[in-house]
Amino acid sequence: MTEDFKHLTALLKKEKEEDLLQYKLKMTGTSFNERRKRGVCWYPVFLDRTKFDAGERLVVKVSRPKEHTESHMFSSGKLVSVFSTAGDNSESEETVSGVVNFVNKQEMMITLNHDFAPDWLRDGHLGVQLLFDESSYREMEKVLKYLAKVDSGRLYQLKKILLGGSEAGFKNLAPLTSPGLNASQNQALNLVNRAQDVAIIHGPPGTGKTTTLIEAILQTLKQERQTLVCAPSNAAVDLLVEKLGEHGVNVLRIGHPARVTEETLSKTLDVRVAHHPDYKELKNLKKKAEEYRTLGKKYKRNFGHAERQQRRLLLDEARSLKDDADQLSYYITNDILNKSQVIACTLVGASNNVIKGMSFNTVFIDEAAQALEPACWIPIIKAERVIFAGDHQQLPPTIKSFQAAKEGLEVTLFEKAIKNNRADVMLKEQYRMHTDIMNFSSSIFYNNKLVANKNVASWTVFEGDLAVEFIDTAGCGYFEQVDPESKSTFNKEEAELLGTHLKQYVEQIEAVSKIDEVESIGVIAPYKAQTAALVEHLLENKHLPSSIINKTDINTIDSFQGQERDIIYITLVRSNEKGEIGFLSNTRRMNVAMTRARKKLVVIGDSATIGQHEFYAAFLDYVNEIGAYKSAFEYIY
Ligand SMILES: Nc1ncnc2c1ncn2[C@@H]1O[C@H](COP(=O)(O)OP(=O)(O)OP(=O)(O)O)[C@@H](O)[C@H]1O
Repeated sequence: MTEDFKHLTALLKKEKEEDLLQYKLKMTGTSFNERRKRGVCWYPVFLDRTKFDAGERLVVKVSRPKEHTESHMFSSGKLVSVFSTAGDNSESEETVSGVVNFVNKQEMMITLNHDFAPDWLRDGHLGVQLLFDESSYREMEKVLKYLAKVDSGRLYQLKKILLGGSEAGFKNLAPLTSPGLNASQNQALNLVNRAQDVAIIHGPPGTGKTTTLIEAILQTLKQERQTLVCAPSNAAVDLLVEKLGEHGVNVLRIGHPARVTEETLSKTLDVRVAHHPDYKELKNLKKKAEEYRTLGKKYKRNFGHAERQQRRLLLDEARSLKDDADQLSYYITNDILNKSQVIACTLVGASNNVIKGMSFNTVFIDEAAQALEPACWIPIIKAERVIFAGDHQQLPPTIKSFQAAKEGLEVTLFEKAIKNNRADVMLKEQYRMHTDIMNFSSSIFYNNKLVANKNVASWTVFEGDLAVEFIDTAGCGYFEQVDPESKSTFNKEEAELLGTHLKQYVEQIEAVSKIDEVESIGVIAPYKAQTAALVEHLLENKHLPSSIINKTDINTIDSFQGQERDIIYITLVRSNEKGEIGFLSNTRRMNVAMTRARKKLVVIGDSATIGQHEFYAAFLDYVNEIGAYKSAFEYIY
């Protein structure tokens, strides 16, 4: 088993090297202009505003010139440096790091890792660029090193159970029934209740995984004073924090305030400390300590005995006040930690110093199928038992090194735990999709086990409408193209056909006065270049009425994970003579795309190209079987 962790450490090293290499390729030896074009730098930027957030951290708002409109890679939660140049386009020493709070096309809010605004911030010539964030690799490496050495005790047992070698244990308890849950959800709740080591909730799309997990956490809190709840992404953690808050649970969110949603901010340690009854005293102590220190430091080199003594007294007093402040700060933090029923953080966030040394009877890990194994172990080393929730038939973890992925990094601890134990329950009743939308996914990924709840089983946008349509572009000559800059694939004619179909479909819905009942439309493309082509065609060319545009999102598959829309369009893009389908062959990703639709799913693609892959061949059979096949010729002539 030690060897397993050593192998994992080697894979993680490869991944980090690849990540760093990609970063360096974008950053080193390039001018600000080039970096800007690559989307990793904004220069120059203007300082619009500085303020302190609710947790008293310094936040700056910057904007870039109107003519700088290139797409960029900044996003909320990314580590950046704010820098100043001497005006000659060279970087100076003046930099401060921070975390992106919010960013759009022109503006960015950054929470600085600095207590006060440095003077140079006001001098202009500012820029912002992405930094390589090593901290999560460091924490993952640390935990693997630790695990490789553990050869006895509870963690050793858990290692054997999760990775194979020992059986997971379950208590014999009288069954629980939660009235709000359906049969398979209650089964999952009972499994969690009885689990001594591990329980796994497998939640296919729309089956109420989050609902079940929240109920399981609430049940656990009836027996345990405190639990740790984690997920790989900040967004997933915040969703759980929000839902637990709605049930009146006292939740403490550990994590950088810039990385949490506005709603969750009040639950972060920073803000909770700032609202603690003893916080005023803490601030006073810190202020006084600083005053004494400043006074003491005023005495310069040449001074006599009396002054020397005075200086010593002042500095001693400053030190003693600082010690008092540190103690009070420690007390406040502990007081908040003690009163919290749930501590919530990302997997890597579980390495935070604030919860160092703490242990929990139960650790919950949501979206576990999207997490790298090393990251999962960070909270598990604090646990007596672990509850996983996720779906290994949806998006896998993001891995940059192809080699590391293939050599094993892509296999998640969630998958290993399912394989090595009989400790999982699959939720079977889904509350999102029309049966026709559900059935294909159910047959390919879930052994035909999914059933549609009666309220959604036959819903459509209007009476008589088909829930699924496949529009075949074979023979239309719509060939894919590659964007020379981004190397991403797009298919302009297919984007236009999508626009034509959507426009006609909207007219049909309007004709039966059902348009107000359509709340949301999603247009999904597997390639970024195709989303850009769609934005241009559908939105910027005003191809659709604004009432529809306001309800429509266009994006890649990953950004739709966890979400749903009344109507979903998917453009498959690939159309070539060789039958190459690139990462369309990642069928788990396509499972996510197809299962976002509630009432209508329209897939557009070239059957001659995609049909060479068995998954799409099965899809073509399926659409033929349910009478959902149409040719693009119906729309272009
Ligand atoms: N037992 C239930 N009875 C009625 N509605 C339910 C039940 N369980 C879940 N739902 C509803 O189904 C929808 C999906 O639930 P939830 O968000 O918990 O699903 P999920 O499995 O986490 O979804 P995702 O596909 O995003 O992973 C929600 O609208 C929820 O209210």
